[in-house]
Amino acid sequence: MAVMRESPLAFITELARTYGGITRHRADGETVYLLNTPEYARHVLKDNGANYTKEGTPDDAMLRPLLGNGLLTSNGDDWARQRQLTAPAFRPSSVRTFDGIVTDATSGMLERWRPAIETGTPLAVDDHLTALTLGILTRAILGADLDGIGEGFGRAVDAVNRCIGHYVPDPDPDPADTARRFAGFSRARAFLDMVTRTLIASRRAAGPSAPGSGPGHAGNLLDTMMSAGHLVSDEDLRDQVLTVVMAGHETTAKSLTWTLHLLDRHPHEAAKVREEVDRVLGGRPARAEDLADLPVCQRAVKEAMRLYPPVWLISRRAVGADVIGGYHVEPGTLVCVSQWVLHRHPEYWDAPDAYRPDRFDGASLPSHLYLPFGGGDRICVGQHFAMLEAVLVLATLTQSVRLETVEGFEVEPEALVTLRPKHGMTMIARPR
Ligand code: HEM
Repeated sequence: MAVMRESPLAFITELARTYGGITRHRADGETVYLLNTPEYARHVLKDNGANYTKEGTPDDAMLRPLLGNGLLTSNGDDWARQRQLTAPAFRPSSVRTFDGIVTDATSGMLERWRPAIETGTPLAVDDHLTALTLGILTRAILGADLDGIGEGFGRAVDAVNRCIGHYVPDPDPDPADTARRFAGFSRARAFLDMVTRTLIASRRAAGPSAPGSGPGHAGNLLDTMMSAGHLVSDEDLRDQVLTVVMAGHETTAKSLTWTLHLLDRHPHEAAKVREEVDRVLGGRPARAEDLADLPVCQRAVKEAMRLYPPVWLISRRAVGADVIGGYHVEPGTLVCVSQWVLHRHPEYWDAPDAYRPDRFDGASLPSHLYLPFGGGDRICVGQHFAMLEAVLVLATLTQSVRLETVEGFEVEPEALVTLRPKHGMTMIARPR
């Protein structure tokens, strides 16, 4: 079990390679199935998805104390109602309107980088990207600029990530550290709670004609949900806002961090991205309409999410009995699908560990093999937002700088709630 805690990626890869399409092991006193074929993944996430719940999964235990009963954590009819309510704010046609927010915020970050760019000072790029995606998300989704409280909000989100991102083994090797992180979590939760409640109250006070809620304007989640009227309580809204903020920023930041790192390690691919960005944009800011003309950028991000899926494991519990690959799955059993395993499975991918964005050039993949955004009904509601944001940030950065990993810097994936570089990502931004 120690190897599972210390290197979960190596553990699940070994299980899949040694025992095949479905494996069974014991963890924390219970039986866990790991499904290692696209067919089995599809069965649990889509075809027989109704028989699988998030309730009582380890993710649920980690996230529910903060997120309450929002879209990510709810189940059954309650989830269906919430999904219906939130979906309009995340349609491709809705998220396109956020393009200016993305490119402005990225240009602002480049501006703040200017002294470091001029002096060649290394930057903690992953931290900067996390702050960037958090700022973009709060502005786009809440329709609010958190200017004054933005920094505190960022710190609170970070404290929460530090707590929910770390699994605490039993027995706990460092109870004092756990207690410190939990105290930080409680303070952060109270702060986030206060901020979201204040935003909701001011939105309610401003009424339906609040700036940003008019036709043709970039809509926002808060307005879309509030327009559902009395059906949505402040409690529901708070859960939803925090859910979207927590589910949406760290994941997108990690997809960008890994993309920038891989492009640095593959100069030929980076040159293709630069050529495309220069040719299509000619120095002007990128817009949502450009997305279709930036396939090389899109593929660079997609391939990075194949090799380093920000969400690397999905877990469910069986509601009723099921049979998968000849195994009888009892009600209540924990069943997992790992993007890390499926995305690098040698049976399905040529040179599975190589960064080759062109493999996404028109290729049709087996259903549920490539799952950066999950699958079935519970597929990521923010996927169009995430892709728009990642490609526009990549294009905007590419216009100004070339990011180089610092010589000798060790890059190692660490599987917490998201798959992140264990030592961060320190890079030097060279002017172009
Ligand atoms: C590259 C960025 C992202 C990745 C890799 C990602 C990945 C995922 C995955 C794998 C799931 C499904 C989890 C499961 O089935 O257990 C999911 C669900 C979800 N994501 Fe994302 N996500 C990203 C960006 C976003 C963004 C930008 C938002 C919001 C703005 C968002 C909001 C959500 C929500 C609310 C759910 C729950 C959906 C439901 O259960 O109906 N995500 N995401």
